[in-house]
Amino acid sequence: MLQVNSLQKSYHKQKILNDVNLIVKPGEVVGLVGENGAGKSTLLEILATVQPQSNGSIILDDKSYSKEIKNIRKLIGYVPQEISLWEEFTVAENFMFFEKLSWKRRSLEECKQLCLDMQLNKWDEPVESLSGGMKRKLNLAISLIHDPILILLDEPTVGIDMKSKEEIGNYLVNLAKNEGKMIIYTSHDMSEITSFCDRIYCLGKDPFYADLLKSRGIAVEELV
Ligand SMILES: Nc1ncnc2c1ncn2[C@@H]1O[C@H](COP(=O)(O)OP(=O)(O)OP(=O)(O)O)[C@@H](O)[C@H]1O
Repeated sequence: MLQVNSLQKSYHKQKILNDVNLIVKPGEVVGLVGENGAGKSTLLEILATVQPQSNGSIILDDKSYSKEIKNIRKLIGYVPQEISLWEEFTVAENFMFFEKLSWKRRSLEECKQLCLDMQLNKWDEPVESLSGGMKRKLNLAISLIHDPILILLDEPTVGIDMKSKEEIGNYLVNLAKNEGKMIIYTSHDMSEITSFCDRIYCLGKDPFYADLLKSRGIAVEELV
């Protein structure tokens, strides 16, 4: 389980996250929505240990972020908004590189299967020849090499066509339901968020997203 208690984050004197309380249980897919600048990426970066919170506590699988950061990192798969791949190398070479950095050993066959699970059949193609959507799928597949229990995805489906969005959404739901993964992802696509997420959290001061979801009869929890 992931437990976020009274989390605060300020950049210089600007308060971005005020008092965030969040619980995610194994098997849950949780959506994070909110206006541009609401703090969605900041929250994911803190959960991914890329940057520290200003205040508050985070506990993952009974381990405290403040005490066991090395062990915590082994449990997290994080895909930031920016695609980070070796463009001039093939999909296979990218997997070989990232597998070497991974906490867990995976055979090439297993890596290839991760790609196929994502409907990405470009094993021997250079990454620079892939479309933007295919690169996003590859980034996501690479983040799963070490079999994380918490998967954090920052707008993973931007630029992805509708069919691929559906495939990725179903894949994530299956990962959560069949393997007990906890998944948190941000998106500005309301139909995607409402179809794939068990729960939706709304960040930021602008009530637009929360009101929109409530007007469609969708339960939403507000974070500040
Ligand atoms: N390193 C930083 N230093 C100072 N301010 C920052 C930094 N990173 C983000 N911010 C500010 O924090 C606020 C939240 O940014 P963040 O990227 O978390 O929002 P977001 O909800 O993910 O937005 P978007 O939907 O546009 O991706 C913004 O006002 C942003 O300018």
